Amino acid sequence: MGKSILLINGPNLNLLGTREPHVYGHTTLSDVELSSCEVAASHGAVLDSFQSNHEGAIVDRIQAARGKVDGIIINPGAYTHTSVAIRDALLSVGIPFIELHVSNVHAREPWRHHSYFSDKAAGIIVGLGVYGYKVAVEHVCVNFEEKEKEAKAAL
Ligand SMILES: O=C1C[C@@](O)(C(=O)O)C[C@@H](O)[C@@H]1O
Repeated sequence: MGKSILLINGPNLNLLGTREPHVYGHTTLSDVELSSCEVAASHGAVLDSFQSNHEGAIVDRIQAARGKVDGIIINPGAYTHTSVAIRDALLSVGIPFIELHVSNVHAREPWRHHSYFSDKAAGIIVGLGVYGYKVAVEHVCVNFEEKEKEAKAAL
């Protein structure tokens, strides 16, 4: 059966394309979600997208993914720097996740340098612009494929 990926975008990422375009670019979130879906489909995987400006809603979506999703790609937005609740939710469901930031947070204000997610992430993508989403999906899919090959070889 095809693998399932959940793409989560946190607060203000619904404004991608119009929000501080000098920092986040001109591509909209719908375009990002569509191209992420296409990359997943090209590998036979299914990608669901979720965006919320509310911490609790993100926690609820992560909890609902338990046992149903094989990998999560999350851009927690400003919650990156504040949210123990979202970190705990990711750890509770035990689904491997990639942390993603459109901008290079390490080249910005010092308080953006700390993340509640990085030490638990399977990988981190920072500063590649919205292209980072395609990279993340491609990586997750290739990783699934490699694990499947290894499992078959071990039989
Ligand atoms: O909302 C965001 C977006 C962001 O996660 C990024 O994608 O670069 C970086 C965060 O610091 C910021 O609060």
